[in-house]
Amino acid sequence: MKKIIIATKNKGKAKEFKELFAAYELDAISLNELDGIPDVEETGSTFKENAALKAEQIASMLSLPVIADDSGLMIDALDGKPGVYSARYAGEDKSDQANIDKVLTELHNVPETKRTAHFICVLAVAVPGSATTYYIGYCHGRIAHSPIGKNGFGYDPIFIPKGFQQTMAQLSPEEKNAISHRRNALKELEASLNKQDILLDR
Ligand SMILES: O=c1[nH]c(=O)c2ncn([C@@H]3O[C@H](COP(=O)(O)OP(=O)(O)OP(=O)(O)O)[C@@H](O)[C@H]3O)c2[nH]1
Ligand SMILES: [Mg+2]
Repeated sequence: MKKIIIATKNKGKAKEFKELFAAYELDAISLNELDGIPDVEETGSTFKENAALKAEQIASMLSLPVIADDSGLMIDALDGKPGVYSARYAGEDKSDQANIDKVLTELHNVPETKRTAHFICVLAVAVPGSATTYYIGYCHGRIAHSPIGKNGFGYDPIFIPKGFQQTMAQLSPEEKNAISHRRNALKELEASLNKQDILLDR
C-alpha cells in the first residue's frame, strides 16, 4: 500500500487520518510512528500559518512530502475562541477535559440559539522544492450544555453537528468521518491526491 506522511502527534487526528485515507487505499503514517521527530512550535496566528509550519518543517527534515492538519473549534458567542488556541485553551498540558470545562463555564447562561459554532481544518501539503498548497474544511453545529459520549477526541463530547441531536462523541467513527471538517478538507485535497507527488512507494 502507498504511504502518506501526516505531521501530527495528536492520536485522535492520527486515527481519523488512518481511517479517512484507507478509503483511498493509502496508509497514513503519523509522527507517532516515526522515531525522534521533535515538536514543531506553533507560533503562527492563523490555522494556515501553523499548518504550513508543521508541514514544511517536517518535510524539510525528512526530505519527503508531508501533510499537516491545523484545526480548531470556533464558537460564535466567544468571538471565534478557542480558535487557533483550541489545543491549549485551558493551559499548556493540552487537557481535553480542562478545555471542555473552560468552554462550558464561559457559555454558562448562553441560550440554545446563541451556542452556534464550527470546527475548521486547514491541511497544508508541503513537497520539497514546490510551493505549499492548502485545503480547508468546515463542520457546523452548536455547543451542548454538558459533555456526552466517548468517541472522537478534543471537544467532540460537547459539539452537536448541524442536523444531529447527538454530540460528535456519540457518533460512530464512520459517522464522524462522513461529516467532519477533516473529511471536508480531504475532499478538497482529493482531486490533487494523485496528481501531486505526495505519495510514498515504500
Ligand atoms: O472535538 C474535536 N474534534 C475534532 O475533530 C477536532 N479537531 C481539532 N480539534 C481541537 O483543535 C485542536 C487542534 O490543535 P492542533 O491543530 O494544533 O493539533 P494538536 O496540537 O492537537 O496536534 P498536532 O497535529 O499539532 O500535532 C485539538 O487539540 C482539539 O482541541 C478537535 N476537537
Ligand atoms: Mg498542535
